[in-house]
Amino acid sequence: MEDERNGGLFETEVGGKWRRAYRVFATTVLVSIIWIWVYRATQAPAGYRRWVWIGMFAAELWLGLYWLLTQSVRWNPTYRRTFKQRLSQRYENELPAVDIFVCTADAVIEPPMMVISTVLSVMAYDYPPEKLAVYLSDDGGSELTFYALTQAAVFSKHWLPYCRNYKVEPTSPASYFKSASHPSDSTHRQDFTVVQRLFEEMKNRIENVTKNGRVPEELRLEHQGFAEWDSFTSSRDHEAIVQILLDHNQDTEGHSLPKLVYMAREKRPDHFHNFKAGAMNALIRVSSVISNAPIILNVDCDMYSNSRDTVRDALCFFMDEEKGHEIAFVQYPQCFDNLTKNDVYSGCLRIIREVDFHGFDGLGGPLYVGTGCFHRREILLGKSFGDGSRIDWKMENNHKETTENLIEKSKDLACCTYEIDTEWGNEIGLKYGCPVEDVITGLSIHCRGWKSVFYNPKREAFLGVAATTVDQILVQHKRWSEGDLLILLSKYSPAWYGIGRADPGLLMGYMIYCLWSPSSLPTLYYTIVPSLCLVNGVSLFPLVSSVWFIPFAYIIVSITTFDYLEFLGSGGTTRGWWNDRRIWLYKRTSSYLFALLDTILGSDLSFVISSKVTDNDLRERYEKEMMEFGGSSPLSTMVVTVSMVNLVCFLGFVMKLVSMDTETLKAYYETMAVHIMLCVVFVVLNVPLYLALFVRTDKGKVPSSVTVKSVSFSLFICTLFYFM
Ligand SMILES: O=c1ccn([C@@H]2O[C@H](COP(=O)(O)OP(=O)(O)O[C@H]3O[C@H](CO)[C@@H](O)[C@H](O)[C@H]3O)[C@@H](O)[C@H]2O)c(=O)[nH]1
Ligand SMILES: [Mn+2]
Repeated sequence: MEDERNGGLFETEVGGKWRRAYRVFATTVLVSIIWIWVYRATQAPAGYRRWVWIGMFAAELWLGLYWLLTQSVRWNPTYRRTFKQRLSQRYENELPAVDIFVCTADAVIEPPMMVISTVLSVMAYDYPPEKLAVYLSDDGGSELTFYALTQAAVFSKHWLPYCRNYKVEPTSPASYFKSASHPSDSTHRQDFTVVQRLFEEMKNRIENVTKNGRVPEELRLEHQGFAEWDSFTSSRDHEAIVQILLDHNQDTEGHSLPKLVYMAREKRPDHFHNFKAGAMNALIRVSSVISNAPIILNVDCDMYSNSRDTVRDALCFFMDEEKGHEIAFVQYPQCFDNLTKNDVYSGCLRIIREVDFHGFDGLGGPLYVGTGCFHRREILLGKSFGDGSRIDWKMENNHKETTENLIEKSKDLACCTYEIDTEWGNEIGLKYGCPVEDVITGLSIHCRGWKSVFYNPKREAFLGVAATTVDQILVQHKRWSEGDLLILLSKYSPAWYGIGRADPGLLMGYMIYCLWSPSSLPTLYYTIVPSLCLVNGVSLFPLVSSVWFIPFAYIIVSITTFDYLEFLGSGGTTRGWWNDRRIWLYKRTSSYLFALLDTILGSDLSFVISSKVTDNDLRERYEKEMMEFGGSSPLSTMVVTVSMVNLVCFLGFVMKLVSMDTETLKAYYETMAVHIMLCVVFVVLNVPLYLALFVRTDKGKVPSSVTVKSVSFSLFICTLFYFM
């Protein structure tokens, strides 16, 4: 039994049952890594092989040190549990207000119907609605999205009571009606039918309008807010729009509804808008005059709420009497509702969620990763940890003004000149200048002395849309790895700025992500050079019979086994692990490499928004777990080229094999075992890609332009190396 009167609002468990055993294992791996370094340092051959050898040494040095960094998050895994009973017993009447920000930016790849389902889902939390305010920031400035939101405002009057009465989960109507079966209880069934009909009608209206691409005149008359679009030129050139759609109006049962606000900040072609960070900062300001809640939750427009308890869970951390005052933000994991069983694109981020972030939590707290994160408003505004860090939960909003005044004021706060000559984007609010505004902002908060908490409840708190093509996943990871590398080079670098300001273990953890992109080089070297050497018989590894072989064999076997077990232990499947390894390779040799090049060349900051729509044709293949290679970006060309180099080397090796007698074969194996293994593994890993290159005929196959380029590149590389 929970003792409700005593004890904290949350509990922390450090360790996990395997921690001791893991530490012993990690030590053996470290010994082997050093052993390999010694081998490289002392056994270098002469001649041109020396250079190839030095390359191997450099790669192994890097990968070994990188492995050391990854130990930080495996050292002290930490798990949290909350006591919502206690929260409500002690504080039910003093619960703080919460502002919820939903961000959208493009009505085409983020369909309005999806956006409002997310909005409705977060309106329906099990939380006093008069304390909730939901803001939709629309960087697309789309009247289609606005129209959808007006419809959602009306529908919420039915949806929220329904969710409350039947404790519905998930509270996203789109997701609920997709999977819910007709309830057996008869009143519930009646209500279900009514609400479902209202939902379908709304959906039809919205989808019709979206399909036509404009809101018809007669519908525009339904809401005076459409007048804002009269002066509208384009999504990149328009005035600030702020509309309060619900001001704690009543639902059909007379209960209050949350506030609901639409905001499209001003956009002008000659003002850089700083992507999501800019939107968040405008939201922070606009909400400060409208509701000014001390707690802020932010979600991306696809990340609907899947659990009614999330707000209360988060508050258990912030309001804990003993530790609450040190916690700046509570991050929930990013989970997805469109994953297939074996997760072909490894979109689930399984190890990040089940291993890395629990590790971070033991070191001072997880990174801020954008969506699914609760913040304390004053800390986002730049407050440092110190004496005054006990929070004033009643932080009243003293703007008792008319709605017109409020809206005028808000528009000023959302105009693009507002931030000129201010500290916004620098000392105040989310940081600018980095494609991962979230991570850099979280880091600066950690460096100001705050902690954060990772809460990973059994029932996922938020569910979003994961990538469904190779190109999408590569582009997303390019943005992430480029952003993380920029953090390393930024003012807030964990490699220098952070030292002395944050826990060294935590900084090591940050470094894992910051070094994603440079890690592409050693990985690329390892994926192609040993395979190339296989053909001309140049050995870069010790003889199978020598003692030097031991650390290589040990590392290969033990790390692979460990990786596999860790993946299964985190809830993955065997094929899921294999898919994860493939995507790992693709990200490392392509996304991360291009991120590195872009950073070195200093390309302009960009933010390619992830598409959240799939057409039926694609969805069918996705559900069959066929990889989608349809793109022709340099990113996928790179992936195909690397896989082709391995295939060509493998074929060259097979041809060589055929002409060998048993004696030569034995000697060859003795010297080339590791090369053979690496090449074979890469080839087997790439089988789905080869099928997409040479066998498949559907739209997901590799486009012929990419095939031509990649095949020629790879033949060129192999020939060049062969004659070297
Ligand atoms: O100019 C922009 C661009 C994007 N967004 C919104 O930002 C969110 C994230 O964009 P998405 O394309 O879905 O990127 P992801 O890679 O899936 O997002 C992760 O990574 C981003 C940083 O790269 C963070 O901003 C996100 O919160 C985090 O979920 C979406 O809601 C967008 O609508 C804006 O509001 N304005
Ligand atoms: Mn996203």
